[in-house]
Amino acid sequence: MRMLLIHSDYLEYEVKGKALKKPEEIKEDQKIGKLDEVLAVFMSVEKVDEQNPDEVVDKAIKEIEDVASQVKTKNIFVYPFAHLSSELGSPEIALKILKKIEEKLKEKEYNVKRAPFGYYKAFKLSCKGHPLAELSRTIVPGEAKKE
Ligand SMILES: NCC(=O)N[C@H]1[C@@H](O)[C@H](n2cnc3c(N)ncnc32)O[C@@H]1CO
Repeated sequence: MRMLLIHSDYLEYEVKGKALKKPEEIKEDQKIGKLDEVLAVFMSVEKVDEQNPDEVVDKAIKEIEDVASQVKTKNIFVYPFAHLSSELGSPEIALKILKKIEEKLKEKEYNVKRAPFGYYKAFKLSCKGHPLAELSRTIVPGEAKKE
């Protein structure tokens, strides 16, 4: 999994259209979303993650918690973003992984929003520009077999 983490004054999105034949089903009120004072986490789930999705979820949570505590925010935006890797995992598994990340962060008392999966979305972001405001992380399952 590839993650781009941006500490931002806000992130707002608006769904513009379907990017998959069968995108995630969403309610009307999910077509736009916004969080202020947020750690936006753009995530590309990769093929290698399919070897151990649960481990990837746990590793991603650890990285997100680490950065969130350093930038002192409890607001997290989980954002599916298929542009950080040329080895994308299947949409089915990617959605499962992102939903699990959202669920586990909520269990840990974070204020979490997840942008809809499988759509083209307009978004606005206001990066804070401090030294930890732009970070990237790469996560692979421990026993990832080298192809
Ligand atoms: N910017 C708009 C967009 O990226 N849209 C993407 C994601 O929402 C989602 N998606 C599909 N596969 C993946 C994956 N492996 N990891 C993350 N998201 C995925 O499906 C859309 C088309 O690829």
